[in-house]
Amino acid sequence: MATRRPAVPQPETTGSTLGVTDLRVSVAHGQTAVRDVSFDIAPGESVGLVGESGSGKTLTCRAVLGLLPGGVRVEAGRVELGEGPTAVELTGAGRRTWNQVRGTRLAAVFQDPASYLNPSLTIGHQVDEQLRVRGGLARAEARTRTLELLLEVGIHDAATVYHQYPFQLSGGMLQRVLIAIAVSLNPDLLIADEATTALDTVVQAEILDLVGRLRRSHRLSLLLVTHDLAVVAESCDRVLVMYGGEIVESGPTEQVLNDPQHPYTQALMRVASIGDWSRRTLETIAGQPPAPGEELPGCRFAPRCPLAAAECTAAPVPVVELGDQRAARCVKVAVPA
Ligand SMILES: Nc1ncnc2c1ncn2[C@@H]1O[C@H](COP(=O)(O)OP(=O)(O)OP(=O)(O)O)[C@@H](O)[C@H]1O
Repeated sequence: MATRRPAVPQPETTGSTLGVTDLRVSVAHGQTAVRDVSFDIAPGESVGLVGESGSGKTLTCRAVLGLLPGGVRVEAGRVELGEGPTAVELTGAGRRTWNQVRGTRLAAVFQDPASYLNPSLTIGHQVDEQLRVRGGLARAEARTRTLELLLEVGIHDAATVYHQYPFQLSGGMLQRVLIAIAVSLNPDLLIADEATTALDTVVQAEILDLVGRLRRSHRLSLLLVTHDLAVVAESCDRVLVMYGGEIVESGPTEQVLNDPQHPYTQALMRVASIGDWSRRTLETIAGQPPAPGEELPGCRFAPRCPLAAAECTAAPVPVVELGDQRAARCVKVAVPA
């Protein structure tokens, strides 16, 4: 069983690596799938985005990365990378801007590493290529740096793996290679979208450990997307809980997990495997989430909420700021005096 560790390091408290404001994303036929999502990530901070399948986590990430599938659109909102003179507005950015920021300021790893590697090229070739084409390194320098990176991501026999093809490596090894490519140009922000979900529990813990180490050595900010609160507990300073396309609760991980304010977070906690890595088959919360585009008069969780009352469905529920960086979208939370 893996050892549990607190999320480290402590982030700087000022500055912004990523600012997302009132992001609204629509899918086919204009149905809204992500609703007015706002959050910030500070330099060096790791933020978990958690929620059930279909809650809008991946679309939020892909909107940030400019990688939305066809027919899916950002309808409103701002996505800003960095701040001050080097800030870049990403919503509506052109190809030139994306070429400047992808890999160098913003990088991502996803659930299925094999599909992001070319099966007919060696691992070394593919890491080298990123360093030569995007990083401007000469061939020999790129090779040296690739071997260093492979070692850094925990591939001990880097010289052998350099000459291997993707089909010769396990899922965990492929994810390490993808992480090496992601951090190779020292981005400010790494987005990991269910990057450990397909791996067995031991490898999952190793990869989370690796990402934590790279955060420190590369001074990375991290947006970690998962449906599993146990992963957030392990790796994140702060957590954003998503339900039905909205962020329904946010705050420092320890406080949210110890004292969840929103009934949806409370339900997620009841079915989470925190403290028990062997219990990986999650139970589910009874009922179905709203479909994209489904407009409800009030709280989107009300139809499944054991505490729902008339006031919950009377009008849209605003986010209530609770102090200490905490907020929840629930009419029943106590507003601080
Ligand atoms: N290309 C698409 N076309 C139509 N609907 C989509 C598309 N992509 C996502 N959706 C819908 O938008 C909603 C949000 O999807 P999203 O993939 O962001 O959820 P998620 O929280 O990441 O779920 P999962 O954990 O299963 O990946 C879902 O209802 C999904 O079916």
